[in-house]
Amino acid sequence: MSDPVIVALDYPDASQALALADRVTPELCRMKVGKELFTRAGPGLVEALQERGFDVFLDLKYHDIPNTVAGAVRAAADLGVWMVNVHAGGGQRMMEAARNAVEASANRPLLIAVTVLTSMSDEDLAGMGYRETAHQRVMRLASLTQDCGLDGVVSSAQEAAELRAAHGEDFCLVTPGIRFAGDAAGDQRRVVTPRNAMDAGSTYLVMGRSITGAEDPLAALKRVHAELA
Ligand SMILES: O=c1ccn([C@@H]2O[C@H](COP(=O)(O)O)[C@@H](O)[C@H]2O)c(=O)[nH]1
Repeated sequence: MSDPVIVALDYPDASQALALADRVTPELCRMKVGKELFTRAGPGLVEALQERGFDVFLDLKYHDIPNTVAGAVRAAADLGVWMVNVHAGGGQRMMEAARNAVEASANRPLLIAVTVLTSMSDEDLAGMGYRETAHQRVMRLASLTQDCGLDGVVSSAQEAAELRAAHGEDFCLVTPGIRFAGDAAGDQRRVVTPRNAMDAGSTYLVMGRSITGAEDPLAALKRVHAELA
């Protein structure tokens, strides 16, 4: 099985991100570039990580009209990223446009859709006027995502067991909100430990602060692998 750990490089500049990348190896993890780092450092940073041998998940969570999202996904594919994502809330036509864009690209990245952010609770959804729990909404948006032909979803590992049972072994379950037991959840609301996430059926574990905020990120990454062994 390929390595399940994706490190979220949520840094304000390229030098800090590359300093972390230079302390770990592509055998131990893949790298996630999100909104803050990409807005600061751009495609050059993605290329610098690729030159070091890392698979890059470009986590820009596109959510716009179909034509705009298709163009953005095409641009991400041209960067040679390993994985790219959209918001499932953009709907069927948007997700199909994104899927068509990756299928037409020379370097087809994995295309996944965010269901319900792991920072959101049932109360948050109710406050936005939704009548579904986070769990119900994740399940519904995951079905829509699979029907649109995408490769998988982003959800909490709290939903992973039911998603795995409903969507089969090949559906990619990317789960942020991963914390070592006892770690502060911070702004996350649906958190799970690395071991429990894998046991529930996660394909990939996205880990940011538990690794990047550790005094020794390499030791923290090795701790994840020890927990999973
Ligand atoms: O539902 C989601 C989707 C994406 N994320 C991203 O994952 C990391 C998590 O960072 P931590 O420091 O481990 O909390 C971060 O980059 C988010 O943008 C998510 O948390 N939840």
